[in-house]
Amino acid sequence: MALAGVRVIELAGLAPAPFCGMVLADFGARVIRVDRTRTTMAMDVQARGKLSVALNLKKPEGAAVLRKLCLKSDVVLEPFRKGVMEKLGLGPEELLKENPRLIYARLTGFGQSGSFATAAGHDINYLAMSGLLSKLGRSSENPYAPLNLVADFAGGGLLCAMGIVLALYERTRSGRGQVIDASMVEGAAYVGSFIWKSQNLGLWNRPRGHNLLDSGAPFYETYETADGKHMAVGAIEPQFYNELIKGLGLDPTELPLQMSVSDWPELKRIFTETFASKTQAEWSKIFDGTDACVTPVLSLEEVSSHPHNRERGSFIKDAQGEVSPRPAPLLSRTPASPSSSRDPFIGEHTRTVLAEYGYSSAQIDSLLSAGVIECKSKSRL
Ligand SMILES: C[C@H](CCC[C@@H](C)[C@H]1CC[C@H]2[C@@H]3[C@H](O)C[C@@H]4C[C@H](O)CC[C@]4(C)[C@H]3C[C@H](O)[C@]12C)C(=O)SCCNC(=O)CCNC(=O)[C@H](O)C(C)(C)COP(=O)(O)OP(=O)(O)OC[C@H]1O[C@@H](n2cnc3c(N)ncnc32)[C@H](O)[C@@H]1OP(=O)(O)O
Repeated sequence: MALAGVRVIELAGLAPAPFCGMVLADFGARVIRVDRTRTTMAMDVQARGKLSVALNLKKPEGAAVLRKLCLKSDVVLEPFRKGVMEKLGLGPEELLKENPRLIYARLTGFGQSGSFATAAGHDINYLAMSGLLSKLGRSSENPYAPLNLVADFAGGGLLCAMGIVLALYERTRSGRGQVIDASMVEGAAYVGSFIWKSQNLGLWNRPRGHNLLDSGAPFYETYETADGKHMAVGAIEPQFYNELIKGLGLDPTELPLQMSVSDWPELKRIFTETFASKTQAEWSKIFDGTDACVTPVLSLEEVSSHPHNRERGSFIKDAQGEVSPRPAPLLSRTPASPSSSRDPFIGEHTRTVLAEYGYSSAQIDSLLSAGVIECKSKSRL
């Protein structure tokens, strides 16, 4: 796999960093997640392919163990507030001095500088600070955050993974590591660059919820079907819009013009009424295979059995029977190969990993009895 041989130390955090670690593991990196001791349940539900070491970083011996792990690793990924790692004596200054090839990824909400740098926050806060949240949501409602997808995952974990891969690639020339300051505010905004860059196209000059792509346009919208499901319509271009009208069985001569913005509410009313007359399966039969840009809104339970997704194997089932998306993108020669084993228990691999990184059995036992590490297994939970 593309990242085979890359060794990552992921410090356990909430959603974004675990996603970043999972992406790296899916594409072949060896990801060792460092969990807190005296913790029963892992917060990481994106743990496939990872190993778990339970280590108390607040004990000096624990910090020393982490330094030793980073000495022989390529990447350290930390998900904490600015300054936390420095307080532990594990900041970039220390770790890069000991291992100049180390890539030190810092995934935060607000970045390593600025007045908000030490403030707590979650996806919705970062999305709000990015400017994008002001553009999201229907006109009759408050701005709406699409789950925690944009800041946590797209602008956070995924861009952080990209930063790590960029730094690994650069290191092949320079031989040197560097610090990645991954701010979710900036990552979300960067993912949304199109919104800034298209300001002069007239795409966003009406109030939120009245524009082409933000639920204003009737031909870029979702509609309820007779059986309470929904269809998604994205027929923007005239040739696709004509296919939509044809599939709906409407007479274009009796409709307002597609781009007559003042008629969009009336057009949306007509589409709403029409889509309500048939079931989702009936509309799919009409639109599947056409260029009308109309697709069924599938549930998480339905996606893997939809013919298109099934033919591609877009969703995978692990050894526990859990369905989830397969890694993307699909590389032709070195595709990802996500682990199908169960997620690790906290501390499950402490002994194995420490031995691999040069600790003797006696040293491990001593760290264990001092409460610096924990070695757990299923049988002892
Ligand atoms: C929208 C998302 C949030 C999604 C949250 C979901 C993932 C979770 C929501 C509900 C959870 C489930 C529920 O609680 C029920 C179960 C409970 C069970 O215990 C676990 C399983 C559950 C199913 C549980 C599972 C999941 O957790 C849920 C579903 C987001 O937006 S997430 C993005 C958040 N923001 C960031 O990541 C930006 C950067 N980070 C931060 O800004 C801060 O970390 C943050 C997030 C504000 C938290 O601040 P906090 O004060 O708590 O921490 P820090 O200031 O970062 O300091 C960390 C301290 O911890 C010490 N430490 C770390 N590792 C170790 C170690 N190995 N040993 C010892 N000590 C350690 C570190 O030294 C720091 O100590 P100090 O504070 O003293 O310096």
